[in-house]
This record gives sequence, C-alpha cells and structure tokens, in this order.
Amino acid sequence: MRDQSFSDDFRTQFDLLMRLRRDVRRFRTDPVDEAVLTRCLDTFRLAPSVGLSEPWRVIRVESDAARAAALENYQSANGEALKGYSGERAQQYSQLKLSGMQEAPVQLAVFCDDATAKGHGLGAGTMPEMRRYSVVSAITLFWLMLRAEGLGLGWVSILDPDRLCRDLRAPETWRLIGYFCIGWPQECSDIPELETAGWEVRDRRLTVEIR
Ligand SMILES: Cc1cc2c(cc1C)N(C[C@H](O)[C@H](O)[C@H](O)COP(=O)(O)O)c1[nH]c(=O)[nH]c(=O)c1N2
Repeated sequence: MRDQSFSDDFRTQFDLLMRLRRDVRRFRTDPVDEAVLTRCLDTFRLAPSVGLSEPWRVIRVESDAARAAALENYQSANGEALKGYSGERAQQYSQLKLSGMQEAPVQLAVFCDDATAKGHGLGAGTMPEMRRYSVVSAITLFWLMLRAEGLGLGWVSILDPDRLCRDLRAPETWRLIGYFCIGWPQECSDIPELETAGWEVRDRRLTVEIR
C-alpha cells in the first residue's frame, strides 16, 4: 500500500466528526437503512484488539419481549441509582434522560467473550481485562462511523448486566460491555448533554504529568 497521509481538509473534517460525536438519548423514530447499519457495523472488523482476539459479540435486540425486558431492567437500575443521590443532585438526576430505549429504532447489546481462544492469550495473560478494552475500542470506531453517516448512538450502562445476559440468553462466558441505542438524532450539538443539563463539565485541557 502506498504511503497514506491524509489531507488538511480530511483532518479538519475528522476533528469536526470527533467534536460532533455525541452520546444521544433523543431519537427520531424513522428507521435506519440496513445497508447503512451494516457499513457501520463493519468498523468492528477494523478495530484493534489484544492478540487480535476480536472478542466482541453483538446481539441485535429486536423482539418486543427482549426490548421490554431491557427497558424494565434499565428502569429498575435507574430507580436504584436515583436512591444513591440526595437533595439537589437527586432532583437533577431524576430529570436527566439517560436512555433512548423507548424510541431508538436499532438496539444492540455488545459483549466481550472472555473465554475466546482467538489470539491465543497474547497480551491478556496478566491483564485479561484487555479483551474488554478491545471491545470498547471497537465501539469507539463504530460510534464515529455512525456519526459520519448522520446517525447517533447512546450508550446505556444503567443496567443489571447479569439480568440482561439472562434475558438475552447470552452464553455464560460473555460479559456485557454496553447496551446501545442507535437512530437519527433529534438534534446536533458540540456540547455533551450532561454539560447542557448542568450535571458535569468537560475538562478543557488534558493534563499530562512528566516524571
Ligand atoms: C462507558 C460509558 C457508559 C455510559 C456512557 C458513556 C460511556 C463511555 N454514557 C454517555 C456519557 O454520559 C457521555 O459520553 C458523556 O456525558 C459525554 O458526552 P458525549 O458523549 O461527549 O456527548 C451514558 N449516558 C447515558 O445517558 N446513560 C448511560 O448509561 C451511559 N453510560
């Protein structure tokens, strides 16, 4: 392959893509074209993974029963999470929209197969969690590609993972990494929704310590 550096224009666009990648909880209900979704899912195969283990596993959550179980799981975990806050924080938390599970046309549960033999254990001997980090890195690529297509992704982790694994009949060795809502976002912003809502602010600078 010939030397491939990228143009200034591309870098500007790529920077914009990263700035406009948002965690989306507010979706329009119109469907997502299968070809577009497939193109985005193909990014998993481009992702780095420890030992080339490619430990990601994806379940598409389609049936009414499976979606209802996931939604109930989220609602109950979110109710529990609310109990962990008090005063103004609790009031603020109760007003946050933390999933688009009721509207998102596409919903995926993504897992890490902790027992995969692929990669022959390279790089994961002392740090088996590297397989899970590999799945997270794949999700990041997927997230960016979805955004490049104009689609939004919302990561839902307010869930009881064991209950979700049981409800989706995932194999024993699969560990839930996240539940993902995908669809057309209602709006586009360069500011995280949690920042707009006054929950937390994004650090403006990366602190690097040299020792
Ligand atoms: C591992 C992980 C898990 C979650 C999230 C993210 C990640 C990386 N985020 C989204 C998170 O709130 C969001 O990324 C930050 O607020 C920053 O906003 P942007 O992603 O830049 O829009 C998230 N958001 C949400 O509404 N419900 C959730 O359960 C979660 N869980």
